[in-house]
Amino acid sequence: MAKILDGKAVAKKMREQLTVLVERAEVKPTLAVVFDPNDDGSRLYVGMKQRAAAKVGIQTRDIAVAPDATTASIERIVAELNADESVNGILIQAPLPAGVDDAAVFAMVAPEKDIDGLGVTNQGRLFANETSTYPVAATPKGVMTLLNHYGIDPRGKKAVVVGRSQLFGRPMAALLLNADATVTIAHRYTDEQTLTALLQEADIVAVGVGIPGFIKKEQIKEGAVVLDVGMNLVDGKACGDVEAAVADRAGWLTPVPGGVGPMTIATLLESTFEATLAQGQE
Ligand SMILES: Nc1nc2c(c(=O)[nH]1)N[C@@H](CN(C=O)c1ccc(C(=O)N[C@@H](CCC(=O)O)C(=O)O)cc1)CN2
Repeated sequence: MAKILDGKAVAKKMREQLTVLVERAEVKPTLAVVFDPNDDGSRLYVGMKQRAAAKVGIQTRDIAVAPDATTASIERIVAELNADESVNGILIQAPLPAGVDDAAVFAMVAPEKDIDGLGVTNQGRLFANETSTYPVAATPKGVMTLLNHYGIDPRGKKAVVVGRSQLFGRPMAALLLNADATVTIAHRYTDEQTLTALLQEADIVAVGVGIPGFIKKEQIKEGAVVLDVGMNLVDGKACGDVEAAVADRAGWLTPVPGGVGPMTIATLLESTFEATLAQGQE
């Protein structure tokens, strides 16, 4: 039976440590969150982020965009937040309303306030494996913190990342590569036979495709580390992209809920604090 990578517990520890650091800091961080209030998931996650931020002493400013918002109108909001000295971090909650180019909006965020690391400057730093501190997307960064917490070193391991989004797949692959894993990215155009062959060889599998039960037990190597980044609702219950039976074969597994999700939020808060400190040193 797989051992559990307990994101809920590790995230709690991170938030406790952060509370002490924020209390001692001269500047209290302020995080602006731009989101679509008509998206049920975004409302839920923004609320979770807001409550978690308040508990560690980070102020949030929620900016709900209009249902008829366009890429240009949201870019104007971002430009104002970039210029606002009282804002330390800007988070663009995905997805934005239909028709808006999320990537163009991510790219507008000033690199020093881009706490989700989704703009091209910070993504470029990640892919160049720059050694300085810069923000990285919260979900994959949280996954790396979790692996590190449990002493799982990706060096020399075969890793397969399933999904190639800016929020998860691309930065996850870059982080694993930077940690010396041999990384393959699979995506919607990878045929099933190829995917299965890749997964059956993988020591580490990270999946975030938004399809419940997408990864099957038969596809997983005995003892593999399985990182389930999926967040789906089935009959009102949260579940991931990995079928339950994978727990019988994997060595380590992130549960859903209680795995990667809480790490995403704790990491976002950590990145907001780090960005605030870095701004003080400019
Ligand atoms: N700009 C961003 N947009 C989005 C991100 C992101 O990291 N940055 N990620 C996702 C959603 N997300 C955060 O925004 C997120 C999803 C889920 C959780 C979480 O803690 N889930 C709980 C279960 C919740 C439930 O029971 O319904 C868990 O896994 O334990 C946190 C954050 C999309 N957009």
